[in-house]
Amino acid sequence: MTPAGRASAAIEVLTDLGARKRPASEALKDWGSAHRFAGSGDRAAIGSLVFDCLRQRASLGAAMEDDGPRALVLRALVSAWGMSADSVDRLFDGSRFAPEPLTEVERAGLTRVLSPDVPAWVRGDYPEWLEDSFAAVFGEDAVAEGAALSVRAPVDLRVNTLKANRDKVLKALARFTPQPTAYGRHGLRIAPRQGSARTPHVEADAAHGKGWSRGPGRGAQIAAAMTGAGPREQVIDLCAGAGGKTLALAAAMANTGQLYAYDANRMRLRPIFDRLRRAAPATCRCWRAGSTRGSRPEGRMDRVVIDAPCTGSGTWRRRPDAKWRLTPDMLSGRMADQVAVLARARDLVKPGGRLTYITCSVLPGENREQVDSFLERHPEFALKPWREVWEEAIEADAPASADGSDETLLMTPRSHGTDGFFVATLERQA
Ligand SMILES: C[S@@+](CC[C@H](N)C(=O)[O-])C[C@H]1O[C@@H](n2cnc3c(N)ncnc32)[C@H](O)[C@@H]1O
Repeated sequence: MTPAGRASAAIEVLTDLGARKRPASEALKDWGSAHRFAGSGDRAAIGSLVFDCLRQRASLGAAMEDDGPRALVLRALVSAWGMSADSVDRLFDGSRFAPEPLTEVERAGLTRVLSPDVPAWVRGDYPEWLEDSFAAVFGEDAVAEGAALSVRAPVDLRVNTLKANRDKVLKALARFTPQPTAYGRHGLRIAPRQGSARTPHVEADAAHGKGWSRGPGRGAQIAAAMTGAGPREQVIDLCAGAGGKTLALAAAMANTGQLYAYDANRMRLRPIFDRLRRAAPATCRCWRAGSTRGSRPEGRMDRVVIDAPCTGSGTWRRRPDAKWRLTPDMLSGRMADQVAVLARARDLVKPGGRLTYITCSVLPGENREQVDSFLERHPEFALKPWREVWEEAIEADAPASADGSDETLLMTPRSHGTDGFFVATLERQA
């Protein structure tokens, strides 16, 4: 396909998304099935353009004074892909497969500079109804934090230290120019590509899964380490899902003690059974929803980990369509789930034990406000300042929390180069 044909396709996919209100990945998949002639490079470029339009939908639309699919694609080619206004003008020439030529109004939009009077939510590309939440957490940095959540994310890899070391993997993947990550000895990062350049398909490399694998992002690794789980402990991962954090906990416990993985959703837990039995056969017990298989965990756990159900606002770089689909009702629903999980966790922690509350959200209602109301209901718990926890768990200097807090940690793409993650450590005093 020609670059102009790809632009037409992106407009088509965005039009379908607007009409049918569904995830971008589904719309792209359907487009691919209906256009079998498109090669993998075409699909990747079309997908990248659609996602770039969604990441910066508000600011692109404001610059064009039009937030329709064609206007978004036009402006994304300039603002996100770095094309000149003239080359975009030449691309849209109305020839076969190319979009119609530009109007004068569109031409003006390609070079319009956004006025500083444009509201923060538009410049920072987050939903208007979250303006107060962003201002409450980030203050004057709201626009910059929102903008950093509106660009492509890097690829994070984890070196398998049993089979390789970081230098070997750096050499093996040299063509992707990976860099060692900050805050850890076993991580590598491949910077996001720009424009139509494809995200490196690292899974296709022969050494994938042996010397290294695509890891949970750096933020998730830090959050797992900050649980402080260690050998011979009784630990429960209360929202285990497919087991991302559980595997990290099992490794930290060195196959000793007891690690329980629980999830309210039986289907989500399914992949975990085999993964954990292979990784930590002696340590791990899995509980399905509604069953604790005769164990009596109440008041016995050294560590309770809540990787809470949340809006995922910290992952908007990877799921930009989710940010515009999020509604106040969905946020309230997640917050009610969080209250329920916290209530369950409270009964499990032993006196002197620790509850780690984690979200991949930057919204205060899911983070600090949730923790504060838990502490009001349960004065037997106290917050442990996050720097103390960081220093016990992570071999790198602690960067400031993105919201300036000394008690809880908020990581963000802008402040830490991670997805958005919130970590609070609550110790049970009695
Ligand atoms: C953020 S996901 C967990 C991701 C997982 N820990 C990982 O690292 O891959 C949140 C999980 O919480 C589960 N969940 C929701 N409400 C729950 C509840 N009341 N009790 C336990 N789990 C719950 C959901 O089914 C979902 O799997």
